[in-house]
Amino acid sequence: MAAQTPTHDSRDIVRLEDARKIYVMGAEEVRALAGVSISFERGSFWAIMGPSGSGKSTMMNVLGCLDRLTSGAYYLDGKDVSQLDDDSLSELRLSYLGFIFQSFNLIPQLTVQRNIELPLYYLGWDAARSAQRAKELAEVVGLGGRLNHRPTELSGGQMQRVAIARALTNDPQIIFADEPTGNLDSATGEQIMELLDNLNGQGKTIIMVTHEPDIAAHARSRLHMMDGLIDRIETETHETDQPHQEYLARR
Ligand SMILES: Nc1ncnc2c1ncn2[C@@H]1O[C@H](COP(=O)(O)OP(=O)(O)OP(=O)(O)O)[C@@H](O)[C@H]1O
Repeated sequence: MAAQTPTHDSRDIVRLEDARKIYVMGAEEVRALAGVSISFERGSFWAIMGPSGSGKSTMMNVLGCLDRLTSGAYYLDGKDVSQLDDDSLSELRLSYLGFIFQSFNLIPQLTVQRNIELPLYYLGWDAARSAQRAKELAEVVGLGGRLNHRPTELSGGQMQRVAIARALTNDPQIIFADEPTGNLDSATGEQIMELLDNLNGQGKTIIMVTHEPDIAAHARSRLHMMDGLIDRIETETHETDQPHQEYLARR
């Protein structure tokens, strides 16, 4: 990775500077991100909100190292990752980031245990150690008794718990959650959010895209997007929110 920037605030785990993502569609340019500058503090919990087409997924994909900016800079834990190639980005995702999706993205042919273990296989862990880790994480998400089940034998909430366990295998610094309760009824969704609340309480940074105000209320900060820009930010007052307040003051 590139050298650390001199202006980096070590509390920031994520920082975008004039981030732009432009899609060229024939003669037309779509500015999915139109110049976004923002920092997220380590251990924070953010909800990214906004109408359809406002740039939420684009923002999430860039922050999750699934896509690259057209211009601007992205500092992940102080290191500029905006120019990294595909292999380096995938290595970063595997070792540093966790992902939870609306559709769970489990492999139907694999048991709960094998689904949870999958990232560890790519990280080169041996079978015994991976199995142990998968068992521990299944316990953490309340699925210790379901290790040999397949996804089709689970409820939606249980499938999302498996996906959360899988996202935790590499002990990620940041968990990205894309509409994590979108396919769940509200009671089950609340249970999943409690799990995310607990993980945030243990120090994990969580960045979540959601349309639902009740779900967004679990986050300590809410970023509203509009036309590829930050429309407004709501943040709960807390002494560690200083950088966000400073950001607001600078706008
Ligand atoms: N691969 C792509 N090629 C061209 N345009 C794209 C591409 N991906 C996104 N866009 C455009 O960029 C803009 C932002 O899209 P994005 O998916 O980030 O919005 P969103 O806020 O996540 O929307 P939704 O809530 O509907 O998922 C939209 O105008 C979209 O049409």
